[in-house]
Amino acid sequence: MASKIQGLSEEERDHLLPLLRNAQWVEVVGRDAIYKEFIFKDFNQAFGFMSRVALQAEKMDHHPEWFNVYNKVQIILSTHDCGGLSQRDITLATFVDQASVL
Ligand SMILES: C[C@H](O)[C@H](O)[C@H]1CNC2=NC(N)=NC(=O)C2=N1
Repeated sequence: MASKIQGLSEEERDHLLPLLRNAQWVEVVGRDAIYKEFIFKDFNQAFGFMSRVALQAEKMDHHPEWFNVYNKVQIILSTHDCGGLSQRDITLATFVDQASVL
């Protein structure tokens, strides 16, 4: 049994949330989670991106909530095991942003 995941502290939020906002992540209303929409040239580009994220998510054992139609991918990140944002969401968000520009 893995040890319980810690949510972000107030200090971590004060530091990290502005950085995420600068990268076009927004806070979900009514829920401790972050959201971002990605638009690609076509489905092939979108699915390539999703494949890269999927492999990383499995490695991290941390999985996005996401929705895809054609060239659009909408992603919500939150940590179910702590009921809100944790460092894992920040790490995955950073990976997702990098994977979106490959
Ligand atoms: C059992 C398994 O390790 C857990 O359920 C993992 C899987 N992926 C997960 N993904 C996300 N986003 N949050 C979690 O708390 C989480 N927990």
